[in-house]
Amino acid sequence: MNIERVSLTQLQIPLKSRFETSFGGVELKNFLLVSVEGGGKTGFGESVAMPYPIYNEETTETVKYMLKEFLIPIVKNSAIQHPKELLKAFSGIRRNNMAKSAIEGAVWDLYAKQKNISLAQALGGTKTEVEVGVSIGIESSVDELLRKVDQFLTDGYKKIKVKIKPDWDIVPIKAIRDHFGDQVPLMADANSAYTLKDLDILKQLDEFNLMMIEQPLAHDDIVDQAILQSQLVTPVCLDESIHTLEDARKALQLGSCKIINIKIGRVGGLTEAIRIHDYCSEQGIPVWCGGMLEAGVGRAHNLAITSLSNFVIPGDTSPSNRYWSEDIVEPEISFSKPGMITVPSGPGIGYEVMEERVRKYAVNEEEFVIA
Ligand SMILES: O=C(O)CCC(=O)C1=CC=C[C@@H](O)[C@@H]1C(=O)O
Ligand SMILES: [Mg+2]
Repeated sequence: MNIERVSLTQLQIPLKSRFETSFGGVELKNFLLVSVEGGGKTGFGESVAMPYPIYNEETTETVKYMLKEFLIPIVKNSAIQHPKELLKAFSGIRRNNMAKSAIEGAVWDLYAKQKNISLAQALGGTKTEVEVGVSIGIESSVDELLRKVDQFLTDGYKKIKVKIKPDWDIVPIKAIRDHFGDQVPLMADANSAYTLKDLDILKQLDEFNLMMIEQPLAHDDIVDQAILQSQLVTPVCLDESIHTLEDARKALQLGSCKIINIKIGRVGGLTEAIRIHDYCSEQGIPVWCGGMLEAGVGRAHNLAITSLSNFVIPGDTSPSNRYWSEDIVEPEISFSKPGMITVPSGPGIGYEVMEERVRKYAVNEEEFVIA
């Protein structure tokens, strides 16, 4: 592959409103945009690390450091022919998956653009449109939560995911079921807020016919989660606990979950995401694409991976206007019809990155010459 130059641009874009989870809130998206140039084309990737190590151990600054000190030099020295080769090229570096994913994604986009095919096609995607769900943070009151659910259902979202934590679990879930009935596709995400001591509460959630409960127990656990799954009717879905195909294999072997949320950044990039997807498909385990409050570039990558056939549950791939007053891509990502987004068919991610908007939100930029 022809790779001539890499740039890292740090952007700060305010969210439309604060997003609250069991581990804290986000108001400002502070992230890195990676661009990789070669042969007159530019590929883009987005780092999904948060500014603080609250979702996982990575941060915007650790991603920048890993890219500068280790990953960009590896790209420079490995003369890869295909983006898939980066998984092996990066394998000597432990973890730091969001850093790996940010540049790997940009190289995949560049590859697809150089071949003049869509990123979805390059990844082996088959769907032309995808079903979209929405993730709702921990709200200030039950009334506010119900108001939001009502709005998102009216918009056509195909899955409602509600963040829960101890003392904000049965009450909000029951309120949604009482108000909107049993047919609403509803799930809860605990972001690791519980332990097996909370078994009684978690078992009570079985009453509400949830599609799944996401990451109920510790971010680094698959053993207790297997005990929990054996006691619950509701499927457990793992998010934070799965970083690799091997993690997925072990979790499924132990019975720790029945569904996996694949986040490209968490698993170190698109190549590993495809491997996990394919393995789950063989095992009859459904997957869906989680979100990390991405701006347009990350969102476009999520749409491309969701076009693979075993992404059978609506993902957290909401349109740009869920979080942004102004996205950095054109056209803005939007519903093609209620609750559906068309997978772009143009080259690469299929959205144009708007240079002047990147400039508007950029706080710093660095360039690296590769060849
Ligand atoms: O991008 C989205 O819409 C999903 C938002 C969301 O649920 C999450 C974003 C970032 C970290 C977590 O809180 C989380 C999740 O765990 O899935
Ligand atoms: Mg989650």
